[in-house]
Amino acid sequence: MAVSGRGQNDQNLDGSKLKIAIVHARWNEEVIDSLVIGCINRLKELGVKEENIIVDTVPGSFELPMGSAAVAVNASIDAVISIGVLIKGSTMHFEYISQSVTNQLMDLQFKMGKPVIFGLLTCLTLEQAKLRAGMVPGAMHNHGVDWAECAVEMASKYGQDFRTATWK
Ligand SMILES: Nc1c(NC[C@H](O)[C@H](O)[C@H](O)CO)[nH]c(=O)[nH]c1=O
Ligand SMILES: CC(=O)[C@@H](O)COP(=O)(O)O
Repeated sequence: MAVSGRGQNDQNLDGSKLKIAIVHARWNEEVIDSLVIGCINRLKELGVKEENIIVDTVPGSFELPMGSAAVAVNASIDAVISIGVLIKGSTMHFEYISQSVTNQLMDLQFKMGKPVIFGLLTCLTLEQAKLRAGMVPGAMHNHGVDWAECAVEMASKYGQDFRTATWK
């Protein structure tokens, strides 16, 4: 049960000037809700104003790239956090969605020139998902918190000025 985390932040995370979008799937909503609440609460702790946290939903994780792209085109959005929970069933459906969504979300940030945070849990069991969503007291933590910190760091470091300067 390894959660090494991304280590210490290398700068003060200040979200006070940022506008962050969360696009989340609705499948496995109990886990999704815990991840999204953890993410929103951490964004607020980092200074992101409530009115600058935009939340949108899509049916399932397969729709995350489309939903995230539709939000990312808005120039005022500094970063998109895409959240989904895939739980392995008895067919290869899980594998095909996991890989395709991962690839598309990675590509999206370069197409849009802004951070798209990978908030897709690809779990073999519901228990694995709950552990990573902070739903088991005293065990592991809520990855939604990590994704909020990642969004603020990346948007702060690679914000509009960086994009304007280097993505011509
Ligand atoms: N099984 C899970 C799904 N499946 C639904 C797909 O994501 C998609 O919405 C459908 O195939 C229509 O295009 N989605 C999840 O987010 N999590 C799952 O465990
Ligand atoms: C991730 C999925 O799509 C999966 O939960 C669907 O279950 P199954 O593979 O049994 O159809």
